[in-house]
Amino acid sequence: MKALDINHLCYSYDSTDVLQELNLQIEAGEIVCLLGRSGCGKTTLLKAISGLIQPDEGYIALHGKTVSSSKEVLPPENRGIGMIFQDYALFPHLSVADNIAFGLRNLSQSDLQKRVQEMLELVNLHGLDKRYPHELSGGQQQRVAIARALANRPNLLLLDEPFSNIDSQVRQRLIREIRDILKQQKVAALFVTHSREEGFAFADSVAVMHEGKILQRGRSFDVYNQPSCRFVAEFMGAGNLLQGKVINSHQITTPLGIVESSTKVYAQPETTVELFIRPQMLTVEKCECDDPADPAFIRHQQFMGRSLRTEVELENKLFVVDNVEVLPEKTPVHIHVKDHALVLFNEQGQTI
Ligand SMILES: Nc1ncnc2c1ncn2[C@@H]1O[C@H](COP(=O)(O)OP(=O)(O)OP(=O)(O)O)[C@@H](O)[C@H]1O
Repeated sequence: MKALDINHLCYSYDSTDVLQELNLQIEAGEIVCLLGRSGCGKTTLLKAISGLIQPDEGYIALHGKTVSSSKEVLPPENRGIGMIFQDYALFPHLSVADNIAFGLRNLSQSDLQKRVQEMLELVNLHGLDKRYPHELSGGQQQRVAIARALANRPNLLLLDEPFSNIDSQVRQRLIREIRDILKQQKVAALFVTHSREEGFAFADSVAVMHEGKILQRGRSFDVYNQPSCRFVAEFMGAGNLLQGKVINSHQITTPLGIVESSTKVYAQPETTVELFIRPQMLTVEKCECDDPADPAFIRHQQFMGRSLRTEVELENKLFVVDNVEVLPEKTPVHIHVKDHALVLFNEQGQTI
């Protein structure tokens, strides 16, 4: 049974359509990351799932039970949803233990203490139960928030930018740790972030949202490498757009010469297409002589750690290439395309 099942959800603020026929499903125990530009409707979707707003059309079901539709809305407190926010939202006047115990009802005093201790162990904060939020680091405060949310054994956890306020040095470790906790507890979660890297590290799959719709949903690796359209391709990371003309089922003429695809091209010969090539799928090779027939040259290089983000100019167009060799500006180069499954768009920007 699906932990979350959203079907054809529509919601408008006054006359502005914010959620438009939105569909999203999350399996039991699955962690999904919702990625999208500012204003695409992520917060509105979280509000709809948590029961703070009522949809105009469509429905939301949690573990098979409809909780929101245009006819009914189960109150937020009866949905069994845990929420984790960017600012931790802990009660400053309550100790760590009391923060965790806050939402636990119907438990005897001894069961309550047992559950709080269990949660403290789970999030690795054993011994800090008497501290107050201001006596903890950001990462520790977020762990308390996780412990508080999980103490209620939620059906679904919603996380809204939970790592944005965490120091970047601790962030990667915390993301991994919290992911492991959710997996251990088999809790399904929907995680909202602006950071693709956080999404890749934390979630099992990503859902790319744009103008109130989910454009593509899948494993990060697949969405990154096989985007459904130009918007998703560009949103998932940098790439080069090139005009091309199909020669046959594996070859395309482009400004970089004839490019081969390792997979079949589903377009008729002579069709005009747009290619999308990631920077790491291009290489540059230094030309030993100034060859006027190959006028590509280095415009700029930026050290990124593992590689150099290199801008190469070819016939007044800039290409972005990830390479490892330091090349001075104006060095003449050849650009090569590595053998891979090419991503091609039609005139409407949809993947062919
Ligand atoms: N209470 C409101 N009344 C009217 N319009 C609203 C209201 N809340 C949000 N909106 C509009 O709805 C759209 C979606 O907003 P929402 O907050 O869901 O976006 P978001 O994807 O969460 O953005 P961000 O990433 O910046 O938080 C925006 O155009 C916003 O201006």
